Amino acid sequence: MFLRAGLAALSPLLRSLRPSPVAAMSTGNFVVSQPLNYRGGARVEPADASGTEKAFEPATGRVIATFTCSGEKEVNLAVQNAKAAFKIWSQKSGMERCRILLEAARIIREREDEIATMECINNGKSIFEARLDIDISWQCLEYYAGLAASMAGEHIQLPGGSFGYTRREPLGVCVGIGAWNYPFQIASWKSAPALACGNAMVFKPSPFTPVSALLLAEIYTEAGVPPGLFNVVQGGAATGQFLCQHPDVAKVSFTGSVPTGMKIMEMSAKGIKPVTLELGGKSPLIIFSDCDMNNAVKGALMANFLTQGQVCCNGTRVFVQKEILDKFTEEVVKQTQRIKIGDPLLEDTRMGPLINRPHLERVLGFVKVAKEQGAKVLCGGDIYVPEDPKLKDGYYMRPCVLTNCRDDMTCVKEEIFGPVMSILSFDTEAEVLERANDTTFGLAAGVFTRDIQRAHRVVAELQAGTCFINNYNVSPVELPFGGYKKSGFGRENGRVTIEYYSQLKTVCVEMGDVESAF
Ligand SMILES: NC(=O)c1ccc[n+]([C@@H]2O[C@H](COP(=O)([O-])OP(=O)(O)OC[C@H]3O[C@@H](n4cnc5c(N)ncnc54)[C@H](O)[C@@H]3O)[C@@H](O)[C@H]2O)c1
Ligand SMILES: O=CCc1c[nH]cn1
Repeated sequence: MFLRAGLAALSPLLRSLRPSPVAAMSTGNFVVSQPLNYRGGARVEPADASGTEKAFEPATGRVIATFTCSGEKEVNLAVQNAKAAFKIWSQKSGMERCRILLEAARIIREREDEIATMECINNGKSIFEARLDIDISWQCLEYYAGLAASMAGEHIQLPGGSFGYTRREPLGVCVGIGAWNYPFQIASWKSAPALACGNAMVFKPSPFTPVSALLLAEIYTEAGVPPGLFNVVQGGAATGQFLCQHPDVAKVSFTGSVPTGMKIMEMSAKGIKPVTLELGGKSPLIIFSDCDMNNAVKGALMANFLTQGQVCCNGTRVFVQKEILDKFTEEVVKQTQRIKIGDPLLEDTRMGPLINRPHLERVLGFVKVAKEQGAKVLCGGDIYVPEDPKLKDGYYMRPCVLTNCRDDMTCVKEEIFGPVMSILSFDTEAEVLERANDTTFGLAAGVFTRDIQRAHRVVAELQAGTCFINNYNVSPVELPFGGYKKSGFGRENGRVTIEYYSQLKTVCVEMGDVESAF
């Protein structure tokens, strides 16, 4: 204990003597040279394979890693390592877990630039946004570190001096399966509450973004978790299935699309495993004519264009009250056209490339269909080629604003997952509520109005798990996040997530004699 504290105190000095990893990383020159699986507290090559994958740098279209997808044997090894670490970790007190998670949060904070740079290179989001993602990640670890120490059961008095009590116990080995849009943050949102509750985790990132989860794994080890507590296996659907079907896995927490979520739920049902499903959305943003126009316009951009529009909770159906439709639309278009697109590692870039070529083509396809169905493109919706020659093979498009939209159009009904905002007009509160709720999704919703009664009345009627009043897409870790309807169930962040990573044991204590029926 003393030795660890001593080394921790020295570590800023030791780190300052290492060459800065960030200085060496820039767009067009990063390649992954180390193994991308993490097991037993170290990077390892997988013991077997279920195919190979390539990871790209979206800014340039370059391959940055070719890696082996883990087969059944490797998945089993990761789960067995997690089981062994669980035995040690689950015996620690909440305060002991708290200290280690706080140390991990501190290291993330200290290495923020390096992690954000890596995220930016592998995902394509701007460095400005990537830093915010990493901020939210260490805050998440701090938050659950704080809760670790205060997790407790209840004491219940029973007749005759007898009593009962409850114990909040961990589940065991939890699996996390992530999407590609927030790689480091998703790994943090899943692992922080899982570890705080005393569980171990095997995490599988999206094969498009395999890189940054390894940094989290190394940081947990450096902070002092037992080897094997947080493991990373790489791969796609096959690897994910081995994880979900593994008999020693106690819980699956999934972030991704609705179709994959359905498969995860089916597999988990066979093993009676609890699941958390964070799925897609097609969220409404309602702008009333009495709004603060400046804020509403900023809110609409926040609701549509972060991470190149590849955000699950985006408010892509923007309902604007008729009286302000023209003024609002004009201002939104003006500000959308000002968004600086380009090299995501440049400080002033606010929109980088989309995740890959097929996804870019899919998003452009949605714009094409929207036009065919009668929507009008007010700006963007086409490929963007940056001037810098090294970016010419990147996956850039200009952010798009559509008007003349109707509720039955494909662009209004389906999740596009790209920088495409559909503007719709409405007359009355009752009408817009009915239209806003007319979707099978229910992840998020937003309302802009100065009328405080209307704001609360409207959010009470919206069928969505996360609602914003006079802002959009802010995600403080203290607040639970998750969906209604086909957008999933269970929650991430907030106190309630403890319930999704723990189970309650009831202990009944007799203080008298047994009153037997026999
Ligand atoms: N609600 C949220 O918090 C949230 C956050 C981010 C993204 N998303 C959603 O994620 C989607 C985009 O992400 P995506 O394209 O990576 O989703 P996806 O469903 O294609 O993949 C998600 C993950 O599931 C894995 N996977 C795929 N098939 C599997 C199978 N049969 N068994 C087990 N694992 C399998 C993938 O390899 C990946 O790691 C969008 O719909 C978006 O809205 C939701
Ligand atoms: O993409 C959806 C929201 C989110 C951000 N981090 C994890 N989920």
